[in-house]
Amino acid sequence: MGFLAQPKIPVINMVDLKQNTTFGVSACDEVRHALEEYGCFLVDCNGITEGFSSEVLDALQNLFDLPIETKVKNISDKAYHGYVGQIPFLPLLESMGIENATSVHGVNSFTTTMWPSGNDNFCNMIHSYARFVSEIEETVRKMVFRSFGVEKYHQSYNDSVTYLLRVMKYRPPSANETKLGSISHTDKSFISILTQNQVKGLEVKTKDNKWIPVEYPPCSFLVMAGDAFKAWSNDRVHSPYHRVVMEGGEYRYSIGVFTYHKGIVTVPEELVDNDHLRKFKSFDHFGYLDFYDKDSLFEQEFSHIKSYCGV
Ligand SMILES: O=C(O)CCC(=O)C(=O)O
Ligand SMILES: [Fe+2]
Repeated sequence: MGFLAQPKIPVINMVDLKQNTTFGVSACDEVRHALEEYGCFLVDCNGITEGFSSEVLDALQNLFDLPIETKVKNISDKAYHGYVGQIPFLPLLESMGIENATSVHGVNSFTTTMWPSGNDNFCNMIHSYARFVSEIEETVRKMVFRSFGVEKYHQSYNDSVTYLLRVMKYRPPSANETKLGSISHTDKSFISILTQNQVKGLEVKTKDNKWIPVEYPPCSFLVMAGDAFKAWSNDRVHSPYHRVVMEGGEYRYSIGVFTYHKGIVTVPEELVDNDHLRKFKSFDHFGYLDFYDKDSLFEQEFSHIKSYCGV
C-alpha cells in the first residue's frame, strides 16, 4: 500500500528574491508557479531580519493590553480596516488595523489614537516592519508581472498601492468553546504577507480541498494572493481559503500586511486570449470591500469576487 506525500507550501529564499531586482526568469516563474498552484509561499528571511522578534511581540502585547474603550477608537470608513473583536461566533479573535502603514503619518495617526501622549517605540517599530514587508511585496509583485510578460504595468501599480497593516491576537479556547480563531476565507487584498509568534494555527486549503498547516521556518513570512490578484491575473493566480485553528493553551499573535489598489484594477489585455477568455472586468478595489455587507465579511467560505466583477 503506498501513501501520498502531504502537500507542502513552497519555501523561497529571500536572497533569491532580492537577486531578482536584476531578475532571473526562472526565479520569477517559480514565484508565479507557487501563486498559481498554492496561492501562497513562504519567504525565508533568515540572516536578513528577525521577523517576528521579541520586540514586536512586546509591542503587540502592550497594544492589546490597552482598555477596550481605547481599542475601539481604531475606526475606519473601510470594512475590516478598524477594530474587530467581541464577535459572538469568533470569541478568540481581536484585531486592529493601521492604514497607510508604510507612511510615518499613517502609523503616527494610529499610535496617537491608542497612546495620546505618543509611543515612539511602537511607531518606529511598526513603521520599519511595514517598510521591510512592503519591499518583499513589491519584489514579489514585480517578479510575477515579469513572469506574465506584463512588467510594464508594475510602476503604475506601485503608484496606486496602499498598505494596510493588521495585528491579530487569538486567545486560547476554553473547554467546550470553538477552536476557530478565524473563519475560512479568502483575502480581499491584492497580496497579503503574514507572520506570527511561535504559536501555530494558520491553515491553507489546497486546490483539491486539503487543509495544510503553515509551518513557518524561523524568520519567515507567508506571501498569499488575495481575490484582487486572482481577478487581475484573469483567474491564473489562486487566492486560497485559509483559517486559524487554535490548539493548546498559548496566545497567538500575528501581523498581516495587506495591499490594496487605490482606484480601478484592470486585467492586462496580454492575459486575455483564446486560451484564457476574459473572466473578470475592471473593478474598483475598495468598492469590492463595500460590496460585502459588514456581516458577510465573516461568512464562512464565501468569496464574492466572481459576483462583484466576474464576466
Ligand atoms: O492570523 C493569521 O495568521 C491569519 C489572519 C488572516 O487570515 C487575515 O487577517 O486575513
Ligand atoms: Fe486572511
